[in-house]
Amino acid sequence: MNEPISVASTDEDLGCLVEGLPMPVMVAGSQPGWPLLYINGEARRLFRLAGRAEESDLASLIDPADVACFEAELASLSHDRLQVRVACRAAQGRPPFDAIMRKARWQGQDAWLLTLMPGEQPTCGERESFYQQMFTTNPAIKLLIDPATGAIIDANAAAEAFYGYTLDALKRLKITDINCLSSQEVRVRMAEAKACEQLFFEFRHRLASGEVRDVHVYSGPVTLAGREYLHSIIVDVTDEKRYYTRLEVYNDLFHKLPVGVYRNTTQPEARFTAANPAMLSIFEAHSPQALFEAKLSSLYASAEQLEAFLGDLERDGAVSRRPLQLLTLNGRLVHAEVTAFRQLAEDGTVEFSGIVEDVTARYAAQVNRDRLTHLLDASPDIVSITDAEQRVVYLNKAGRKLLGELPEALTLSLEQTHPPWARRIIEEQGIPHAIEHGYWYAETAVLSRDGSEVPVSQLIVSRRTERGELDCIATIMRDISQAKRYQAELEFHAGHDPLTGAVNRNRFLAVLAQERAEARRNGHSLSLVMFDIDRFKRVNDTFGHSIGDMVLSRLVQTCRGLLREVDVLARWGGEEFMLLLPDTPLEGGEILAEKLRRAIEEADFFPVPTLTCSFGVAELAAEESEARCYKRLDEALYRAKAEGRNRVCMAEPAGFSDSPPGKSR
Ligand SMILES: Nc1nc2c(ncn2[C@@H]2O[C@H](COP(=O)(O)OP(=O)(O)OP(=O)(O)O)[C@@H](O)[C@H]2O)c(=O)[nH]1
Repeated sequence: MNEPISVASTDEDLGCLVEGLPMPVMVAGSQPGWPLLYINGEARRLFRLAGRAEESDLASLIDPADVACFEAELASLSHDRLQVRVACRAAQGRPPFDAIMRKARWQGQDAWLLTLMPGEQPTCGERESFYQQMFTTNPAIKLLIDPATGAIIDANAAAEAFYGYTLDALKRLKITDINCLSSQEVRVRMAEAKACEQLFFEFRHRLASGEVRDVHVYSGPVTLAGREYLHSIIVDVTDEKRYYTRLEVYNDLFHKLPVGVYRNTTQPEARFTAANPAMLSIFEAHSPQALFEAKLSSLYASAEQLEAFLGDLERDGAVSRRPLQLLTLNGRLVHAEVTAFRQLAEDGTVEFSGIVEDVTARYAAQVNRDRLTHLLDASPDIVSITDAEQRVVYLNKAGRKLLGELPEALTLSLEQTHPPWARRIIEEQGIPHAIEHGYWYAETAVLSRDGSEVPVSQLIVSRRTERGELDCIATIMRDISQAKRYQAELEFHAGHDPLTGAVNRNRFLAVLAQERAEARRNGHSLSLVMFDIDRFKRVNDTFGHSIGDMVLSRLVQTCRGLLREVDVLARWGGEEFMLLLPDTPLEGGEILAEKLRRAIEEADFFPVPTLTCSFGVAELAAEESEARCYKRLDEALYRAKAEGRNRVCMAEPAGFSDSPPGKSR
């Protein structure tokens, strides 16, 4: 028998060496229970012991099943070295250790020096059949895998049911056929499991049906019939994972929802018991606690609203989007829409859950919109707003008055509102121009309810969103029928003689210039007739000036009845008139002048008994100046007067007279 070895507790270097050894080393006293005198770092880690050895003894660390055997071995010890196999209580699931025990001296007393080595895997038939029994009868899903090839060696009934393969089919598969990871990755995991580096894995396994399930796999090495396999327990966690994923989503939602979500109790008094961050923000609470401490009744701005709200909630059990005015913890007014419903808490008390939407900004916008609508409705202009799809979404009061109510479908189209010509301009020019340049202005027309056209000045303005997309097109239309009437009157007065309604000299000259150009282009002839009332001074002198005026006016009416639409009758001055006859040669002018002369002579100018006129007729030559033609006319008229009045005289042909224009009568 060898002498007991002496552990040099005083030798610091040696102490450090033992302390840091990568195998568990312990010194136990020889008295019953074997109190521990020293344990190194690895042993402390393995047995999960705190630093001080004195607090434990060896017996408490050994599996109770092994203690009796251990005691017997020690009692019958006839030499100083003993090797026993012990299962470590604290390291459950690990294979048993071989404890090599040697007698030793520790600080003057007899002791055992223990070094623990990982034991060999059980190979005895008894344990194997026990394992086999566990494997087949256990309701957990189990696979036995060859770590070298990944081949499925065996599977239990639960595995067959789970994967949807028969046992034979499973045995023809490799684990890489089932695992969604690449074969390479699966091999790495198998190596880790085999080396006990990692025993727990999260995988995705594909079933025979093609469905992929989330699984937790507990895999570790086992030795069966002398060969090492991986024994894997598979737990289907798909539903659990989905549940937790959903839970996470709900939790995330709760925290991130832009509306306040709450729960409140009513006992002993109404207070919030849960609130998300949006709730805290609405009520300006710096912490959930601050909000939970507030009495709910103090958060309502109006006692009547609170009473009505609680009454409805009591009666119906739920209230949906009720507009309420609330107060923040700082007393600020919040316009909110509150949804609440009643629930029974686990302890039987009544609880309420719900949502608070802060609509203060929307409320302010609504107030602004109402003000704007009020203003627009007060405007005499027609204001309409059309969305990007060109549906009319707003029509002010003036518009509704003129065009009728906006149809429910909001599809009041241009076809209904504008006459075809205006619609064409708006569609082809107005809208494209407004969309491109921001606005378009023109005079168009709308159809009134009775179908008549109402002239309008139309401004089309387009608005774009921040992203540059077309948002809407607004149209402002002003009824300009009155202005149009004034304008037409002004234009008439600017070009007509107010007494007789005949055009004035200015307008006559403008029309003459146009007609001459037209005649030149087409090679048509154009004649002028100048005529003058005979002895009109006598009319005035005899019957008075107003009868003279009446005669002038009736004379024009008499002439008009004999003229074509294109002929232009002008009051040249005083009692002198000029007629423009487009597309008329000299002979035609003479015939018309004679017709007029006779008609005037025969017309009734009561109280003036008879009225006659003298006429001069000329054809305006293509290159002749107008002044020269007037002179020829003037001369012809002079001759008519000179020859006794009430007659038609033809002007000398153009080119005969070269003298400048002037009154020759
Ligand atoms: N009532 C009235 N008289 C006018 C108007 N314009 C011109 N007269 C008158 O017309 C008359 C023209 O007279 P005269 O130029 O002498 O010619 P006449 O009396 O018609 O004689 P003859 O032309 O030679 O036949 C004048 O008395 C003018 O005052 C008008 O707007 N109203």
